[in-house]
Amino acid sequence: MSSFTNDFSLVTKNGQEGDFINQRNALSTVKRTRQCQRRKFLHIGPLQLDEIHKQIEEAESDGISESKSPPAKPDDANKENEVKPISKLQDSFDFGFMSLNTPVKKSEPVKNNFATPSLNYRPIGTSKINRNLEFQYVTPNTKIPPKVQCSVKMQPYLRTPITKLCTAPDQHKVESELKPAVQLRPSLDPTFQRIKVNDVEYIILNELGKGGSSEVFHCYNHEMKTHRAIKVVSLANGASATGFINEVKMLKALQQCNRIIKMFDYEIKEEEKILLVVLEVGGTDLSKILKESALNTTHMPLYMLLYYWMEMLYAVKQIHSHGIVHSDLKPANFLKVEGYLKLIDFGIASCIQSDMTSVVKAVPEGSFNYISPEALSNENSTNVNSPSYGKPKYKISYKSDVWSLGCILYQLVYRRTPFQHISQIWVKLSTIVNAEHKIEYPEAPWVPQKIIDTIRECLQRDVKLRPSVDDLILLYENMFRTLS
Ligand SMILES: Nc1ncnc2c1ncn2[C@@H]1O[C@H](COP(=O)(O)OP(=O)(O)OP(=O)(O)O)[C@@H](O)[C@H]1O
Repeated sequence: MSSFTNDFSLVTKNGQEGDFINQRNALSTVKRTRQCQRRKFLHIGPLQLDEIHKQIEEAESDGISESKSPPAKPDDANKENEVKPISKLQDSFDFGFMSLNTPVKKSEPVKNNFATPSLNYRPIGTSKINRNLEFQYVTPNTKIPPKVQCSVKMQPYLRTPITKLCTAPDQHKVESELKPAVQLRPSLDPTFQRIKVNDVEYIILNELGKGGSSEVFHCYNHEMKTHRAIKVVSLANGASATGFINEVKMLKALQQCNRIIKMFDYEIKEEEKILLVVLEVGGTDLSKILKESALNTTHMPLYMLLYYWMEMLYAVKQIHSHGIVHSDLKPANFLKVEGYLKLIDFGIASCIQSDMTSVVKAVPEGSFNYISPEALSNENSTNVNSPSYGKPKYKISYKSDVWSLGCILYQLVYRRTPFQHISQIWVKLSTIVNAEHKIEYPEAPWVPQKIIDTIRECLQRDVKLRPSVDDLILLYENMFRTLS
């Protein structure tokens, strides 16, 4: 079954990520660059260029192409063909809007001015871009006969053929429904990428983020009129596949918690080796907030610091009270959703049974800047019958999450994590476990001493000495109340 379908058409181009082509001039661009097309465009699908040119000429001779537009001045023409950047969407989510920089020239009718954002797909889970797989879609001029369509190269995990699905009347409907929430560019016949989860179809609006082996898209279902985030996870790598399936199980178990991202649906597509998870849409994650705040000349205001701290504590309390240790807490795993911080990633979380205080797990995948010392104290499995015999193991408990929270609080105050300045990974890891090593606490007059004391308590290498999340909530609720 096809999970992604598409009816983008006309030309493909080796473009830069985040660029798009002014659609209004797609026809004229093709015409002008006819001489160099074979060199410039990477791939044209089953319909040959000659056939496309024939169709374009037919459209032009009908008097419905760009020949009706007033002749453009040479400068204007260059400007119009300029590749322009798409605005960063991340910022706009805080306001619930998606701003799209549609280049609209005032003197011309809006109906011909639209461009589809470039979707530079590449195999997920790989950091290197394979240039041959990049392509850029240009939505066709509405007047081009519909048979001028061509297929495009597909990302390896999208194995099913691209087919035409969206019709112009459909599109009008979708657009009018989306307008209040999302400003789509005005268009008569834009075309969308679609994704299906358990036979429910969603239009992909844009990419929200990327993980180690996943991509998250902002999607819209126009029958239910709902916005969703769909996480597309590659299950090609056996080890991480287990982690993601574990994550879905955890999310399912935590659906009653208001500080955990809501999951609406999921589907494992075995043939395509992908997992699709339908989630509520969030805004910015805490790592992006921290990066932006690090650019400011002033420190994060105290009320904001306390707000993020309390939000993290509430979220972690919810998982701990369900017997779950996250074990990979880091700012990127906290997402801002309607004013709350919610936990989004449970890839390596573990359940602790009520009669146990810790669990032993395989080597961590989480970020080393937030990892607790006990998580790095290897204990090789000695059980010869165990499949993990001989492999390094580590012991985690609820207090491992407290250490990670301490690292995040440290970062909220000092704009870096306690071990971030150590660049060599093995030096960093041995410093984290080294009881002799004293963590630096530079003077921080912009926060109360209590906050620095809290960090010190959380970052104690002796697990038993660290406070629990409940202790921390008690300590801070009062301080937060007096400020708000
Ligand atoms: N529901 C959502 N709404 C909005 N953005 C999201 C949502 N889920 C994830 N994101 C964005 O996508 C990014 C990657 O998502 P996520 O952390 O779930 O992927 P991952 O593959 O599990 O990551 P990692 O490799 O760090 O474990 C997040 O940091 C966040 O910015």
